[in-house]
Amino acid sequence: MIELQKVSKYYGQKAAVVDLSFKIEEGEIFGLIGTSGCGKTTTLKMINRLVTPSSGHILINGEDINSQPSETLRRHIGYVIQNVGLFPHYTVQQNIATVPRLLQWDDQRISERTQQLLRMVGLEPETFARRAPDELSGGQQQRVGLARALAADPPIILMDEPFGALDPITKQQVRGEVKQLLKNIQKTIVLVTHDVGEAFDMCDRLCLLDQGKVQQVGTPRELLFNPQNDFVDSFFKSNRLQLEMMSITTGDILEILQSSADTPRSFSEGFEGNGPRAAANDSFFSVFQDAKPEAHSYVIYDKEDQPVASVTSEQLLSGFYRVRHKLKEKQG
Ligand SMILES: Nc1ncnc2c1ncn2[C@@H]1O[C@H](COP(=O)(O)OP(=O)(O)OP(=O)(O)O)[C@@H](O)[C@H]1O
Repeated sequence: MIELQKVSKYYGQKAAVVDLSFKIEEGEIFGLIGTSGCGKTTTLKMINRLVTPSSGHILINGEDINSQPSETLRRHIGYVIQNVGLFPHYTVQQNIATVPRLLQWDDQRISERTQQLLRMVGLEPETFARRAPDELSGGQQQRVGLARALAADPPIILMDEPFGALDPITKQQVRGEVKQLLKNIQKTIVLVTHDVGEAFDMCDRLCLLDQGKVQQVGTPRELLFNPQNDFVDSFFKSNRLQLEMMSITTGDILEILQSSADTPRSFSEGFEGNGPRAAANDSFFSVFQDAKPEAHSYVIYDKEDQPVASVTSEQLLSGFYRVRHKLKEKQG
């Protein structure tokens, strides 16, 4: 849906990005990651024409982004940045209504949409709609920033370090909520982050940049277990185990356990276990992180939300190591 074709950007003699080519599919969350100064923000800003490429083409749905005025383009692309960039003299409601006003929606429609969005991002309209941005906490401002980006229902949302200014606890909470929200609204999202854990948590695919050049595009798991070069491999070194836990799901673990002698007790055999629930697409990390010390077994649910098997915590842990081993062997 978004396609970059040999896009380069030079500031004077200095290259910010060189020959970028990749496609971002409709409905996916696509992360741009890399070391500081590698060109993430420049790449994002070229998509909504805040920065003009020195060469190359950017297409959205097959059409060159230069084929329409930049204002028209930007109305179809939401933009969320660190520190939000809310207009300080506008109320929360007026901030959210910025693009709908430009689109000349009537007052009734704007008011309904604003209230709907505030509820969607977890802010009660009665309490928050008339406040000024500086009467909100950082996390609340971030939610308003997201509501503003979503206001005119754009198919694409660009997010530049959207959680960067939040403390770790608020960050985790807001990120969890936003992830849930994005799952339900099916947008194409391009997310810039320097937080690799965040990228693994949120993104379907990643593009890892170094010094303005693409090093690898792929799923988090592909980058982790099938790095295309030494840079990609070393980029994940410092938190590799955590990232492996994040990219291996309980479903993967169940599959490997079922194909071994240590088969977990299956619900189809009439066994009904109890214990905390884990969805097949939950990462091992999220299950492990929330694990209660007294939980000896977990009930794994499939995609249709049916319980499939009960797995002991020992089985879960040994299954994780086996999946990891298998993925590494493939790499070798
Ligand atoms: N307006 C500008 N004028 C000159 N150089 C610029 C400009 N904007 C960016 N650059 C340079 O282009 C390169 C890429 O910058 P960019 O902001 O895209 O990197 P980034 O990966 O987003 O970095 P960070 O993670 O530190 O925010 C850097 O070397 C930066 O100094």
